[in-house]
Amino acid sequence: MKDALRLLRLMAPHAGWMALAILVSALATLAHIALMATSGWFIAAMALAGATGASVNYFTPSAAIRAYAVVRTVGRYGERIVGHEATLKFVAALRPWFFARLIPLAPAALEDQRSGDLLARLKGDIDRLEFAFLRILSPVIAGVLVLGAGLAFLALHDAGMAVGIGTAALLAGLGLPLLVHRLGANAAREVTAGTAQLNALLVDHIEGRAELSIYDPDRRHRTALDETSDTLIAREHRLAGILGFAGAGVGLFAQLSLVLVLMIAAPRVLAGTLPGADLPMLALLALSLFEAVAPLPLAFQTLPSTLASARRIFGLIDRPPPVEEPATPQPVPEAGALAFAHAGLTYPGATAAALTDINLALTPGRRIGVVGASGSGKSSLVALALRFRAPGPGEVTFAGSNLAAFNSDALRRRMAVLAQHDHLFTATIRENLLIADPDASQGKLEAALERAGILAFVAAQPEGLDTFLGANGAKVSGGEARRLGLARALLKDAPILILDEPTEGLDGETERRVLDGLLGVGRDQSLLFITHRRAGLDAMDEIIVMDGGRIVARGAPTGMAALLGSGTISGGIPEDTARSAGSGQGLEQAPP
Ligand SMILES: Nc1ncnc2c1ncn2[C@@H]1O[C@H](COP(=O)(O)OP(=O)(O)OP(=O)(O)O)[C@@H](O)[C@H]1O
Repeated sequence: MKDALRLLRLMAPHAGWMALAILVSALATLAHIALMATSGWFIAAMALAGATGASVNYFTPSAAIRAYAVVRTVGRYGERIVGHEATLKFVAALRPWFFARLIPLAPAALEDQRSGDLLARLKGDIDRLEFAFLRILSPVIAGVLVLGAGLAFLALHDAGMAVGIGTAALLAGLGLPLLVHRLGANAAREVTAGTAQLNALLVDHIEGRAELSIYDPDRRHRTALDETSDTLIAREHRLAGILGFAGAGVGLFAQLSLVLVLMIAAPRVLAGTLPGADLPMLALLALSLFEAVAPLPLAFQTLPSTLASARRIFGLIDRPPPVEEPATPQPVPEAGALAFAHAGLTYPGATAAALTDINLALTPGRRIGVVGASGSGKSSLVALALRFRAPGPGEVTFAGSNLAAFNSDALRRRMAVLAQHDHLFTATIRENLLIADPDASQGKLEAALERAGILAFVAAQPEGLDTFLGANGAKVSGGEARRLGLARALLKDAPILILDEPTEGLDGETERRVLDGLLGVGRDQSLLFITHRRAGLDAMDEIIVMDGGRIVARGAPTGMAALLGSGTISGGIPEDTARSAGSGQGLEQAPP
């Protein structure tokens, strides 16, 4: 009920169009009923007049029949035009509404969402909400209006007949739909959930096709996919069966109403209390009244799946945002120090802290290298710096102000980042780069590619910068993708540059070239350089060693040589080594 009311509130801005669509729909159905009833009366009246030789005015009824036919045709057309206009306006507003609420949740609050499921919510669930008006609200309200008018007309002729037909209409329009709802509610909800699950499995299946072909020769994943699909088809089959049964039920009640009219009206005609021509009029009126009842079983069948979709959408956007945006954000200074003061971080649901008591200051122009074992918290530092997560306890500041005082998007304008899992878009190299700087000239693009050590590769491609990268960069190697991501980060004019393992996947020689291009230039940016490797650390002003979410050692590169050795720092720094090396040249052991 809460979801239904919320859905109605979302429709409220389009109430004008919706009301018009319902009125036009009711008018078209009333015109149809009037056409049937008048035609029945007219044919019978003419026949009776012919048989008895009585004169009859046929101009008025034949003009009325023409008018009803025109209103019905135009009404049906208008019903679709206005109905779809109302629905499209609703859905067109719904998508940006949903998106605007989804974006602040990304990426942190959406980590547990499978991409296929997210896609299902974005597309299938939103699409299903359009049924809320077209299949549910509009036919129900129009049906009530038409039945009200039709029964009132019948009551003028015969109150008992109106009560009998009203009862039949109630059973067909409410009893049957409730039965349909009862029989099909579970199946309808399962169709909504099953569609999302099938989407998720399909996306997984396509994205993981290489892994599946290696690890799943027995096609277990494919079997699960087929089973989900079969279950979905079975549920839809059941729903179609229930709907067919309901459709037949409405037809049965319509025919019973016809019999009822004959049973009540025929004796009255014989008794002379009802004109003979009124009998077919009332019979056809009663029959066509069920036109307004026919869409109701579908409306009730659609209701649970529409509400399930609404619930899935509301459930997603009602998640608490990972960080609160300030009501009146402070302007973000052009430059300044990015500082962590006693900052900690515990991920929701985690038993242990990912970061504890982090203190560091990335002042303008300063370069800080961060090393540590896998899982020691390096990328979590980036999440705090970018305000994808909020620290707790402690604080992170930029130019002396807590990051919480800034609008997150405005803050991120001051940072260029190569993330650990940097995403290449399914687009050309140029389009991927221009995301960082839409106005970048050819020269600027090439300079960034050169600094990232990938210009020669791009230049060697037949289409150069306009080379298409394939799905998520599938057409380039891991090392090439990394350097393209690095070029994109370098393209952005931001005072802070954060690189999370920029040379991952590169051979020693390429790594050296990339680091020369990266670090061999002036210090117009401060740099947070996260790495597993020794290379590049000599150019840092300070090296921080992390272990278990804490800074266990820190110092100038001279002091790190003994500690880090050379080559890859694969396993991180064992704590006792860090402590014993703490007295080395320039290296201080961090406070526990
Ligand atoms: N979104 C998350 N939810 C819960 N726990 C997380 C999340 N991200 C990271 N962690 C956990 O936090 C800890 C630190 O992870 P983090 O990614 O910061 O390590 P890292 O040093 O960057 O590792 P690597 O070198 O392997 O990239 C790990 O124990 C990890 O499992």
